[in-house]
Amino acid sequence: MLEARHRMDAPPTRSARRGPSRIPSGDSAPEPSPDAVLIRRTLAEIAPVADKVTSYFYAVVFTGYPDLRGLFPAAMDVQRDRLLKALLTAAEHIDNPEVLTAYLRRLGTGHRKYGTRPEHYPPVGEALIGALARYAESTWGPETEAAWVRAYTAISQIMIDAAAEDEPKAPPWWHAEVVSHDLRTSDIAVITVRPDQPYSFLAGQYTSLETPWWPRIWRHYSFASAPRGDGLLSFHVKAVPAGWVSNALVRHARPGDVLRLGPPAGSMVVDHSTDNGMLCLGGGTGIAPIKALIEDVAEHGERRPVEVFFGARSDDDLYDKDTLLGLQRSHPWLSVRPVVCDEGLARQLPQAVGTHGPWSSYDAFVSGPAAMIRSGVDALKRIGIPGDRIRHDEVEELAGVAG
Ligand SMILES: NC(=O)C1=CN([C@@H]2O[C@H](COP(=O)(O)OP(=O)(O)OC[C@H]3O[C@@H](n4cnc5c(N)ncnc54)[C@H](O)[C@@H]3O)[C@@H](O)[C@H]2O)C=CC1
Repeated sequence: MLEARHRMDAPPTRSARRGPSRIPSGDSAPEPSPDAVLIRRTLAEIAPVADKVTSYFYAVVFTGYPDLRGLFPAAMDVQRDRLLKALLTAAEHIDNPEVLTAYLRRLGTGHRKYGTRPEHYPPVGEALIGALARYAESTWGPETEAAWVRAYTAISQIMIDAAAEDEPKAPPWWHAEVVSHDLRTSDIAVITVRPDQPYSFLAGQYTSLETPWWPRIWRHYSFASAPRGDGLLSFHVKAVPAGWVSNALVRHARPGDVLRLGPPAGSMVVDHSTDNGMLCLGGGTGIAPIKALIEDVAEHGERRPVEVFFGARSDDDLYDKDTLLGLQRSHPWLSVRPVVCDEGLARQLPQAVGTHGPWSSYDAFVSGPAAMIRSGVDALKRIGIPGDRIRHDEVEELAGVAG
Protein backbone atom coordinates (compact mmCIF):
# COMPACT_ATOMS: atom_id res chain seq x y z
CA MET A 1 0.00 0.00 0.00
CA LEU A 2 1.35 3.38 -0.94
CA GLU A 3 0.02 4.87 2.25
CA ALA A 4 2.19 2.60 4.34
CA ARG A 5 5.19 2.96 2.08
CA HIS A 6 5.22 6.67 1.77
CA ARG A 7 4.74 7.09 5.50
CA MET A 8 8.12 5.38 5.76
CA ASP A 9 9.57 8.19 3.72
CA ALA A 10 8.15 10.90 5.92
CA PRO A 11 10.31 13.87 6.68
CA PRO A 12 11.89 13.42 10.10
CA THR A 13 9.88 14.09 13.21
CA ARG A 14 11.40 15.40 16.39
CA SER A 15 11.24 11.97 17.98
CA ALA A 16 13.35 10.77 15.08
CA ARG A 17 15.63 13.52 16.34
CA ARG A 18 16.22 15.66 13.31
CA GLY A 19 13.89 18.57 12.82
CA PRO A 20 13.09 21.18 15.39
CA SER A 21 9.37 20.88 14.95
CA ARG A 22 6.87 18.07 14.91
CA ILE A 23 4.62 16.92 12.11
CA PRO A 24 1.12 17.76 13.33
CA SER A 25 -0.66 14.73 14.68
CA GLY A 26 -3.17 13.81 17.33
CA ASP A 27 -5.37 16.17 19.31
CA SER A 28 -2.93 19.05 19.47
CA ALA A 29 -2.45 19.19 15.68
CA PRO A 30 -3.52 22.47 14.10
CA GLU A 31 -6.29 22.37 11.52
CA PRO A 32 -4.91 21.32 8.12
CA SER A 33 -5.05 23.95 5.38
CA PRO A 34 -7.64 23.52 2.59
CA ASP A 35 -4.86 22.44 0.20
CA ALA A 36 -3.63 19.83 2.66
CA VAL A 37 -7.16 18.46 3.04
CA LEU A 38 -7.52 18.09 -0.73
CA ILE A 39 -4.08 16.53 -1.06
CA ARG A 40 -4.73 13.99 1.67
CA ARG A 41 -8.03 13.01 0.06
CA THR A 42 -6.19 12.26 -3.17
CA LEU A 43 -3.58 10.25 -1.28
CA ALA A 44 -6.24 8.22 0.49
CA GLU A 45 -7.95 7.45 -2.81
CA ILE A 46 -4.81 6.30 -4.62
CA ALA A 47 -3.45 4.26 -1.70
CA PRO A 48 -5.12 0.98 -2.75
CA VAL A 49 -3.85 1.33 -6.34
CA ALA A 50 -0.41 2.64 -5.51
CA ASP A 51 1.41 0.23 -7.82
CA LYS A 52 -0.68 1.27 -10.78
CA VAL A 53 -0.10 4.96 -10.01
CA THR A 54 3.63 4.33 -9.81
CA SER A 55 3.77 2.39 -13.11
CA TYR A 56 1.69 4.98 -14.89
CA PHE A 57 3.75 7.86 -13.50
CA TYR A 58 7.06 6.39 -14.71
CA ALA A 59 5.56 5.33 -18.04
CA VAL A 60 4.48 8.93 -18.67
CA VAL A 61 7.86 10.30 -17.60
CA PHE A 62 9.88 7.87 -19.71
CA THR A 63 7.76 7.81 -22.85
CA GLY A 64 7.03 11.53 -22.84
CA TYR A 65 10.56 12.57 -21.90
CA PRO A 66 13.02 9.84 -22.96
CA ASP A 67 15.95 12.08 -21.96
CA LEU A 68 14.96 11.58 -18.33
CA ARG A 69 15.33 7.79 -18.58
CA GLY A 70 19.11 8.16 -18.34
CA LEU A 71 18.82 9.62 -14.85
CA PHE A 72 17.38 6.36 -13.51
CA PRO A 73 18.99 2.93 -13.13
CA ALA A 74 18.62 0.44 -15.99
CA ALA A 75 16.67 -1.86 -13.68
CA MET A 76 14.16 0.04 -11.57
CA ASP A 77 14.04 -2.20 -8.49
CA VAL A 78 13.97 -0.58 -5.06
CA GLN A 79 14.49 2.84 -6.58
CA ARG A 80 11.49 2.37 -8.79
CA ASP A 81 9.05 4.37 -6.74
CA ARG A 82 11.42 6.48 -4.69
CA LEU A 83 10.88 9.72 -6.56
CA LEU A 84 7.12 9.39 -6.57
CA LYS A 85 7.10 8.43 -2.89
CA ALA A 86 9.21 11.43 -1.97
CA LEU A 87 6.90 13.77 -3.88
CA LEU A 88 3.74 12.32 -2.36
CA THR A 89 5.24 12.46 1.12
CA ALA A 90 6.27 16.05 0.68
CA ALA A 91 2.81 17.00 -0.57
CA GLU A 92 1.21 15.27 2.39
CA HIS A 93 3.23 17.46 4.77
CA ILE A 94 2.80 20.69 2.84
CA ASP A 95 1.47 22.39 5.99
CA ASN A 96 4.69 21.89 7.86
CA PRO A 97 7.15 24.15 6.04
CA GLU A 98 9.87 24.05 8.66
CA VAL A 99 10.35 20.30 8.59
CA LEU A 100 9.44 20.02 4.94
CA THR A 101 11.97 22.59 3.80
CA ALA A 102 14.85 20.83 5.51
CA TYR A 103 13.75 17.52 3.99
CA LEU A 104 13.33 18.94 0.49
CA ARG A 105 16.61 20.84 0.60
CA ARG A 106 18.42 17.58 1.35
CA LEU A 107 16.46 15.90 -1.42
CA GLY A 108 17.30 18.67 -3.91
CA THR A 109 20.99 18.66 -3.01
CA GLY A 110 21.09 14.84 -3.07
CA HIS A 111 19.57 14.85 -6.57
CA ARG A 112 22.60 16.65 -8.01
CA LYS A 113 24.44 13.34 -8.22
CA TYR A 114 21.74 11.96 -10.56
CA GLY A 115 22.29 14.85 -12.97
CA THR A 116 18.90 16.41 -12.18
CA ARG A 117 18.48 19.90 -13.65
CA PRO A 118 15.76 22.55 -13.16
CA GLU A 119 14.19 21.77 -16.55
CA HIS A 120 13.52 18.19 -15.43
CA TYR A 121 11.00 19.30 -12.82
CA PRO A 122 8.08 20.45 -15.03
CA PRO A 123 7.76 17.13 -16.95
CA VAL A 124 7.88 15.21 -13.69
CA GLY A 125 5.17 17.50 -12.29
CA GLU A 126 3.00 16.90 -15.35
CA ALA A 127 3.39 13.14 -15.00
CA LEU A 128 2.52 13.37 -11.32
CA ILE A 129 -0.63 15.38 -11.94
CA GLY A 130 -1.57 13.09 -14.85
CA ALA A 131 -1.20 9.95 -12.72
CA LEU A 132 -3.17 11.44 -9.84
CA ALA A 133 -5.97 12.69 -12.10
CA ARG A 134 -6.28 9.25 -13.63
CA TYR A 135 -6.34 7.23 -10.40
CA ALA A 136 -8.03 9.65 -7.98
CA GLU A 137 -11.07 10.08 -10.16
CA SER A 138 -13.65 10.61 -7.45
CA THR A 139 -11.71 13.25 -5.49
CA TRP A 140 -10.15 14.97 -8.52
CA GLY A 141 -11.41 18.32 -9.80
CA PRO A 142 -10.13 21.83 -10.58
CA GLU A 143 -9.63 22.73 -6.91
CA THR A 144 -7.76 19.55 -6.16
CA GLU A 145 -5.62 19.97 -9.23
CA ALA A 146 -4.83 23.56 -8.25
CA ALA A 147 -3.83 22.41 -4.76
CA TRP A 148 -1.46 19.79 -6.23
CA VAL A 149 0.03 22.27 -8.68
CA ARG A 150 0.68 24.74 -5.84
CA ALA A 151 2.23 22.00 -3.72
CA TYR A 152 4.42 20.67 -6.54
CA THR A 153 5.55 24.15 -7.52
CA ALA A 154 6.57 24.89 -3.94
CA ILE A 155 8.27 21.52 -3.54
CA SER A 156 10.23 21.71 -6.77
CA GLN A 157 11.29 25.31 -6.16
CA ILE A 158 12.79 24.42 -2.78
CA MET A 159 14.67 21.49 -4.36
CA ILE A 160 15.91 23.57 -7.31
CA ASP A 161 17.06 26.41 -5.02
CA ALA A 162 18.87 24.04 -2.67
CA ALA A 163 20.70 22.39 -5.57
CA ALA A 164 21.69 25.79 -6.99
CA GLU A 165 22.98 27.00 -3.63
CA ASP A 166 24.99 23.82 -3.19
CA GLU A 167 26.61 24.03 -6.61
CA PRO A 168 29.39 26.50 -5.79
CA LYS A 169 30.11 24.71 -2.52
CA ALA A 170 30.40 21.06 -3.44
CA PRO A 171 30.63 18.80 -6.49
CA PRO A 172 27.51 16.79 -7.41
CA TRP A 173 29.47 13.63 -6.59
CA TRP A 174 32.97 12.54 -5.69
CA HIS A 175 35.04 9.82 -7.33
CA ALA A 176 36.70 7.63 -4.72
CA GLU A 177 39.38 5.04 -5.39
CA VAL A 178 39.37 1.85 -3.34
CA VAL A 179 42.69 1.75 -1.47
CA SER A 180 42.04 -1.30 0.66
CA HIS A 181 39.59 -4.17 0.83
CA ASP A 182 39.68 -6.26 3.98
CA LEU A 183 37.42 -9.32 3.98
CA ARG A 184 36.58 -9.80 7.67
CA THR A 185 34.15 -12.72 7.30
CA SER A 186 32.92 -14.61 4.25
CA ASP A 187 30.42 -11.81 3.59
CA ILE A 188 31.62 -8.69 5.41
CA ALA A 189 34.32 -6.39 4.00
CA VAL A 190 35.86 -3.22 5.38
CA ILE A 191 36.50 -1.01 2.37
CA THR A 192 38.63 2.12 2.47
CA VAL A 193 38.53 4.71 -0.31
CA ARG A 194 40.35 7.92 -1.22
CA PRO A 195 38.02 10.65 -2.56
CA ASP A 196 39.35 12.71 -5.48
CA GLN A 197 38.47 15.98 -3.69
CA PRO A 198 38.25 16.89 -0.01
CA TYR A 199 35.17 15.33 1.54
CA SER A 200 33.86 16.84 4.77
CA PHE A 201 31.41 15.03 6.97
CA LEU A 202 30.64 14.44 10.62
CA ALA A 203 31.19 11.21 12.53
CA GLY A 204 27.90 9.29 12.57
CA GLN A 205 26.80 10.41 9.10
CA TYR A 206 26.33 8.28 5.99
CA THR A 207 26.74 8.74 2.26
CA SER A 208 25.31 7.28 -0.93
CA LEU A 209 27.59 5.11 -3.00
CA GLU A 210 27.51 3.84 -6.60
CA THR A 211 29.75 1.09 -7.99
CA PRO A 212 31.01 0.84 -11.58
CA TRP A 213 29.21 -2.52 -11.91
CA TRP A 214 25.69 -1.16 -11.38
CA PRO A 215 25.52 2.37 -12.81
CA ARG A 216 22.98 4.72 -11.25
CA ILE A 217 22.15 2.31 -8.44
CA TRP A 218 22.99 4.09 -5.24
CA ARG A 219 23.03 2.64 -1.75
CA HIS A 220 23.60 4.25 1.62
CA TYR A 221 26.58 3.37 3.81
CA SER A 222 27.64 4.94 7.09
CA PHE A 223 31.20 6.17 7.52
CA ALA A 224 33.00 3.73 9.78
CA SER A 225 35.50 6.29 11.07
CA ALA A 226 35.50 9.90 12.19
CA PRO A 227 37.09 12.27 9.62
CA ARG A 228 40.77 11.35 9.27
CA GLY A 229 43.81 13.50 8.66
CA ASP A 230 44.66 11.54 5.48
CA GLY A 231 41.14 12.13 4.06
CA LEU A 232 40.43 8.40 3.63
CA LEU A 233 36.91 7.06 4.23
CA SER A 234 35.95 3.56 5.38
CA PHE A 235 32.75 1.54 5.08
CA HIS A 236 31.66 -1.79 6.51
CA VAL A 237 29.71 -3.72 3.88
CA LYS A 238 27.81 -6.96 4.30
CA ALA A 239 26.86 -8.85 1.14
CA VAL A 240 23.14 -9.42 1.45
CA PRO A 241 21.18 -11.97 -0.61
CA ALA A 242 20.31 -10.50 -4.01
CA GLY A 243 22.09 -7.30 -3.01
CA TRP A 244 23.63 -5.98 -6.21
CA VAL A 245 25.75 -3.22 -4.74
CA SER A 246 26.73 -4.97 -1.51
CA ASN A 247 27.75 -8.15 -3.35
CA ALA A 248 29.75 -6.15 -5.88
CA LEU A 249 31.53 -4.31 -3.08
CA VAL A 250 32.29 -7.41 -1.01
CA ARG A 251 33.09 -9.85 -3.83
CA HIS A 252 34.39 -7.78 -6.73
CA ALA A 253 35.75 -4.45 -5.52
CA ARG A 254 39.55 -4.34 -5.35
CA PRO A 255 42.14 -1.61 -4.77
CA GLY A 256 42.20 0.65 -7.81
CA ASP A 257 38.47 0.40 -8.52
CA VAL A 258 36.72 3.76 -8.59
CA LEU A 259 33.35 4.32 -6.91
CA ARG A 260 31.16 7.42 -6.81
CA LEU A 261 30.00 9.03 -3.57
CA GLY A 262 27.13 11.44 -3.01
CA PRO A 263 27.12 14.12 -0.32
CA PRO A 264 27.14 13.23 3.38
CA ALA A 265 23.77 13.05 5.14
CA GLY A 266 22.28 12.16 8.49
CA SER A 267 22.30 13.72 11.90
CA MET A 268 23.15 10.81 14.17
CA VAL A 269 26.04 12.93 15.40
CA VAL A 270 27.54 13.80 18.77
CA ASP A 271 26.26 16.93 20.47
CA HIS A 272 29.51 18.38 21.79
CA SER A 273 27.67 21.13 23.66
CA THR A 274 26.71 18.67 26.39
CA ASP A 275 28.62 16.09 28.38
CA ASN A 276 25.71 13.66 28.58
CA GLY A 277 26.72 10.03 28.61
CA MET A 278 26.17 8.12 25.37
CA LEU A 279 24.42 4.76 25.15
CA CYS A 280 25.05 3.19 21.75
CA LEU A 281 23.40 0.13 20.23
CA GLY A 282 24.98 -1.23 17.07
CA GLY A 283 23.53 -4.31 15.35
CA GLY A 284 25.70 -6.13 12.78
CA THR A 285 27.42 -3.72 10.42
CA GLY A 286 25.38 -1.01 12.18
CA ILE A 287 28.38 -0.84 14.51
CA ALA A 288 30.23 1.16 11.82
CA PRO A 289 28.87 4.64 12.64
CA ILE A 290 29.09 3.86 16.38
CA LYS A 291 32.81 3.31 15.95
CA ALA A 292 32.99 6.69 14.20
CA LEU A 293 31.15 8.29 17.14
CA ILE A 294 33.60 6.76 19.62
CA GLU A 295 36.55 8.17 17.66
CA ASP A 296 34.85 11.55 17.56
CA VAL A 297 34.43 11.62 21.35
CA ALA A 298 38.06 10.53 21.78
CA GLU A 299 39.29 13.30 19.45
CA HIS A 300 37.39 15.91 21.42
CA GLY A 301 39.20 14.78 24.53
CA GLU A 302 35.93 14.38 26.33
CA ARG A 303 35.47 12.22 29.36
CA ARG A 304 31.78 11.51 28.97
CA PRO A 305 30.85 7.87 29.55
CA VAL A 306 30.19 5.96 26.34
CA GLU A 307 28.48 2.57 26.70
CA VAL A 308 28.31 0.43 23.59
CA PHE A 309 26.23 -2.72 23.05
CA PHE A 310 27.39 -4.51 19.90
CA GLY A 311 24.76 -7.05 18.84
CA ALA A 312 25.30 -9.84 16.35
CA ARG A 313 23.69 -13.14 15.46
CA SER A 314 26.85 -15.19 16.04
CA ASP A 315 30.40 -14.79 17.32
CA ASP A 316 31.58 -14.71 13.73
CA ASP A 317 29.33 -11.73 13.03
CA LEU A 318 31.07 -9.74 15.78
CA TYR A 319 33.56 -8.97 13.03
CA ASP A 320 34.80 -5.70 14.56
CA LYS A 321 34.95 -6.81 18.18
CA ASP A 322 38.75 -6.64 18.41
CA THR A 323 38.86 -3.06 17.14
CA LEU A 324 36.21 -2.03 19.65
CA LEU A 325 37.86 -3.84 22.53
CA GLY A 326 41.13 -2.16 21.52
CA LEU A 327 39.41 1.24 21.76
CA GLN A 328 38.03 0.23 25.16
CA ARG A 329 41.54 -0.52 26.41
CA SER A 330 42.75 2.93 25.31
CA HIS A 331 39.78 4.90 26.68
CA PRO A 332 38.70 4.44 30.28
CA TRP A 333 35.39 6.24 29.60
CA LEU A 334 34.40 3.61 27.02
CA SER A 335 32.71 0.32 27.75
CA VAL A 336 31.93 -2.20 24.98
CA ARG A 337 29.62 -5.16 25.55
CA PRO A 338 29.29 -7.66 22.72
CA VAL A 339 25.87 -9.33 22.79
CA VAL A 340 25.36 -12.46 20.71
CA CYS A 341 21.67 -12.98 20.21
CA ASP A 342 19.98 -14.49 17.21
CA GLU A 343 16.50 -13.52 18.34
CA GLY A 344 17.08 -9.81 18.29
CA LEU A 345 19.27 -7.49 20.19
CA ALA A 346 16.29 -5.52 21.41
CA ARG A 347 14.85 -8.54 23.19
CA GLN A 348 18.01 -9.00 25.21
CA LEU A 349 18.72 -5.35 25.58
CA PRO A 350 16.38 -4.35 28.40
CA GLN A 351 17.87 -7.16 30.44
CA ALA A 352 21.43 -6.26 29.47
CA VAL A 353 21.09 -2.54 30.10
CA GLY A 354 18.83 -3.02 33.10
CA THR A 355 21.74 -4.23 35.17
CA HIS A 356 23.63 -1.03 34.36
CA GLY A 357 22.44 2.55 34.21
CA PRO A 358 20.51 4.58 35.26
CA TRP A 359 20.28 5.87 31.69
CA SER A 360 17.92 8.82 32.05
CA SER A 361 20.74 11.34 31.63
CA TYR A 362 22.15 9.59 28.54
CA ASP A 363 21.78 10.36 24.84
CA ALA A 364 21.13 7.19 22.87
CA PHE A 365 22.29 6.16 19.38
CA VAL A 366 20.82 3.20 17.52
CA SER A 367 22.21 1.78 14.30
CA GLY A 368 21.53 -1.47 12.50
CA PRO A 369 18.77 -3.31 10.65
CA ALA A 370 15.58 -1.26 10.32
CA ALA A 371 13.56 -3.63 12.50
CA MET A 372 16.24 -3.51 15.18
CA ILE A 373 16.16 0.29 15.15
CA ARG A 374 12.40 0.26 15.66
CA SER A 375 12.48 -2.25 18.50
CA GLY A 376 15.66 -0.69 19.95
CA VAL A 377 14.00 2.73 20.15
CA ASP A 378 11.01 1.20 21.96
CA ALA A 379 13.30 -0.61 24.38
CA LEU A 380 15.27 2.57 25.10
CA LYS A 381 12.10 4.51 25.82
CA ARG A 382 11.04 1.77 28.22
CA ILE A 383 14.27 2.15 30.19
CA GLY A 384 13.62 5.86 30.59
CA ILE A 385 15.40 7.63 27.72
CA PRO A 386 13.14 10.32 26.26
CA GLY A 387 12.38 9.97 22.53
CA ASP A 388 14.01 13.28 21.66
CA ARG A 389 17.34 12.03 23.04
CA ILE A 390 17.36 8.90 20.88
CA ARG A 391 19.19 9.32 17.58
CA HIS A 392 19.12 7.05 14.58
CA ASP A 393 19.13 7.23 10.82
CA GLU A 394 15.82 7.36 9.07
CA VAL A 395 14.57 3.83 8.72
CA GLU A 396 13.38 4.42 5.15
CA GLU A 397 16.90 5.42 4.12
CA LEU A 398 18.06 2.00 5.24
CA ALA A 399 15.66 0.30 2.87
CA GLY A 400 18.08 1.28 0.16
CA VAL A 401 21.03 -0.20 2.04
CA ALA A 402 19.87 -3.74 1.72
CA GLY A 403 21.38 -4.22 -1.66
N1 LIG B 1 23.21 3.95 10.27
C1 LIG B 1 22.61 2.80 10.40
O1 LIG B 1 21.59 2.66 11.04
C2 LIG B 1 23.24 1.63 9.76
C3 LIG B 1 22.48 0.53 9.50
N2 LIG B 1 23.02 -0.55 8.91
C4 LIG B 1 22.12 -1.65 8.67
O2 LIG B 1 22.43 -2.65 9.57
C5 LIG B 1 22.08 -3.90 9.02
C6 LIG B 1 23.19 -4.84 9.35
O3 LIG B 1 22.89 -6.09 8.85
P1 LIG B 1 23.46 -7.39 9.51
O4 LIG B 1 24.88 -7.19 9.87
O5 LIG B 1 23.09 -8.48 8.57
O6 LIG B 1 22.60 -7.48 10.83
P2 LIG B 1 21.85 -8.72 11.42
O7 LIG B 1 20.61 -8.98 10.71
O8 LIG B 1 22.85 -9.84 11.54
O9 LIG B 1 21.46 -8.18 12.88
C7 LIG B 1 22.40 -7.55 13.76
C8 LIG B 1 21.85 -7.55 15.17
O10 LIG B 1 20.58 -6.93 15.19
C9 LIG B 1 19.65 -7.82 15.79
N3 LIG B 1 18.36 -7.74 15.12
C10 LIG B 1 18.09 -8.05 13.84
N4 LIG B 1 16.79 -7.88 13.58
C11 LIG B 1 16.22 -7.46 14.73
C12 LIG B 1 14.90 -7.11 15.12
N5 LIG B 1 13.89 -7.21 14.27
N6 LIG B 1 14.69 -6.69 16.40
C13 LIG B 1 15.70 -6.63 17.25
N7 LIG B 1 16.95 -6.94 16.96
C14 LIG B 1 17.23 -7.35 15.71
C15 LIG B 1 20.26 -9.20 15.59
O11 LIG B 1 19.82 -10.11 16.59
C16 LIG B 1 21.70 -8.94 15.77
O12 LIG B 1 22.05 -8.88 17.14
C17 LIG B 1 21.84 -3.70 7.56
O13 LIG B 1 20.45 -3.79 7.36
C18 LIG B 1 22.29 -2.28 7.32
O14 LIG B 1 21.44 -1.66 6.40
C19 LIG B 1 24.34 -0.64 8.64
C20 LIG B 1 25.15 0.44 8.90
C21 LIG B 1 24.67 1.65 9.45
